Amino acid sequence: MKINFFKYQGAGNDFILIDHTKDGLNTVDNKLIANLCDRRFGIGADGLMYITSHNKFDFEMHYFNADGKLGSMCGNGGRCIVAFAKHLRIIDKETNFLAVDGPHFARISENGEWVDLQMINVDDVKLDNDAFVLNTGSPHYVAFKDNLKNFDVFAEGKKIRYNETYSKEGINVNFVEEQRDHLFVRTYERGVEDETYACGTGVTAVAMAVAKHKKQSGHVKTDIKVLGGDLKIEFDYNDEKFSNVFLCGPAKLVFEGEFNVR
Ligand SMILES: N[C@H](CCC[C@H](N)C(=O)O)C(=O)O
Repeated sequence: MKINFFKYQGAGNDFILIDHTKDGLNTVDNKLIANLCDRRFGIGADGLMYITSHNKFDFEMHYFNADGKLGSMCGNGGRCIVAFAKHLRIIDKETNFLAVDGPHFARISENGEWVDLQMINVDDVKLDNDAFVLNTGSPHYVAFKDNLKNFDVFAEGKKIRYNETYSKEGINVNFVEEQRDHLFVRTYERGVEDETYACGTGVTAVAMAVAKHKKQSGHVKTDIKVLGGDLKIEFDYNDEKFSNVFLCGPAKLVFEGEFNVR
């Protein structure tokens, strides 16, 4: 059987997308998903998503990490699936869709390549020594690091992700260095088990951790640079709660193809 797929990327966080709005999603083959995401033996991606129809929302997002397992919320994946839904003409300028962490609102640019995605409100930020730990749809650890350009994100991120506290559930590990007019962020991602070029829920968590650390409040706008490009975060913060949270950035169709399933 031939299955049609689309490859998207958002700031270098890349995904395989499959349209199940017409045939209905009934089976999930985790091994096949892992094989498709493999960069040597498959198409190659940080994750794979199914888009299905929903009777109360424009569509539903189903996100799997590159290891083939069902993931928690993926911010860049969310932005890419919105661009995909526009490409499929399911939506036009705005949408309300359902993801694993609940409903999401998003706005899409005219050319379909820039998406502002609303993320969940956050009011629980914990400390682990000097690091911040919070859930923005996925669990994140945020640590400040000087000379981040030359830091071994893979080795150090992996150590934290597999330490006694986090090994069972896993965590995404973000390192941030403050620059004059932006934050530079690098992330080790759970489920990919490697550094990725961008992590949307990760940079959202980083902007929140920095706002808390620097006691910023009111309407906070943060420019972020990651290995794969630029992202922007906006939210309202009142010292207790982050609300009206938006993750904004590019979401681009890279290519379309088909693969065989036996
Ligand atoms: N790349 C994603 C994060 C995926 C989350 C995943 N690594 C997990 O925690 O299960 C993002 O843009 O938010």
